[in-house]
Amino acid sequence: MSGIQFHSSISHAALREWAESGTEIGPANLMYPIFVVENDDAVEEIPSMPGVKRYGGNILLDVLAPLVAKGLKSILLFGVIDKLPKDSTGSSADSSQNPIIRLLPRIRSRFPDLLVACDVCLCPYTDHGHCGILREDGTIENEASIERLAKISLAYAKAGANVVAPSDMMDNRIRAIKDILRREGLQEKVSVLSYAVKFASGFYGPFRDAAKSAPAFGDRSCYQLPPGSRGLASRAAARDVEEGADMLMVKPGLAYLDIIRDTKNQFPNHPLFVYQVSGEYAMIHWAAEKGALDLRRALFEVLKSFRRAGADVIITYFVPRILEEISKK
Ligand SMILES: NCc1[nH]cc(CCC(=O)O)c1CC(=O)O
Repeated sequence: MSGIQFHSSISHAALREWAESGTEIGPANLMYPIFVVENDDAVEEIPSMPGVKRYGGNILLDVLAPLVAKGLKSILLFGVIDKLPKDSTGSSADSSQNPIIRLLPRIRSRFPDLLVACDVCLCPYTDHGHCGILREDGTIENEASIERLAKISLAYAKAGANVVAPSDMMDNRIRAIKDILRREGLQEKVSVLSYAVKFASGFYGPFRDAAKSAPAFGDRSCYQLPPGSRGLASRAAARDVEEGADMLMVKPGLAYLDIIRDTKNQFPNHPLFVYQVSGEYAMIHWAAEKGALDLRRALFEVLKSFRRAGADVIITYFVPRILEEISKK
């Protein structure tokens, strides 16, 4: 007999686990994205993302307690506003009334060991719904945009964020954010997770519902990466590393496994995050609900593919479900 015999090497559960080593899904490999609204007592359903809700601060603290007890280690916060004004500069992003700014001190004192990251962007707060500041002709004014994003990052840092995560994709925002944190003496307390490799994707639809951040006109293809591009993805990651990004992200996940692997190979010493985005969540959720696939089995298969491709941390709306499954074992 020639060739490799597999049966003996995977005949025992422990052998199979060794065969999959490095692709474990534990609490340290998970970050939970959460939408936070202005009304502290609100719980709002999101029709395109069943099972995901927007929470007011009071409710969220209670929702988090059992998850933290199950091992939850990190969260990623998104602010969503209805009543606060939306304007051309996104002034509500860092006003004292912003739901994230109000929540941060409370979360930090209630869960001192939880790592709290804040998404930094203008789109939930601008009247036009774009991620930067626009000129009159509708084009992006990059310098003004990164100045605003740096100020917003500083406000979240001062309010208690451990990590700021700019998702806007303006040019050179990482340097602007690092500079302001350094000037304010916060560079050792607050790190920067860059949405470095973010594609202009058809999988963000449900999120724009959830965050009420759909652009009023045009799209984001002039500041997000074209889906077919590998070279731009690699250059985007390199630029952000050069500007001082502490951690990198590839987004979305499932359609970009090759890019995850490329990015990890290119920067093996930077923790790599992958964002399983809203459309990926919806896809698995609805397929399972219609009986087309087994949710637990398909979900863990996808999560393992992210880890196998090189992701250290997976940002996913399925975190509560995953923690539940892990704790059953
Ligand atoms: N800056 C916006 C932002 N931050 C995270 C997501 C998408 C997340 C998801 O789909 O779950 C988006 C949407 C976009 O770029 O249009």
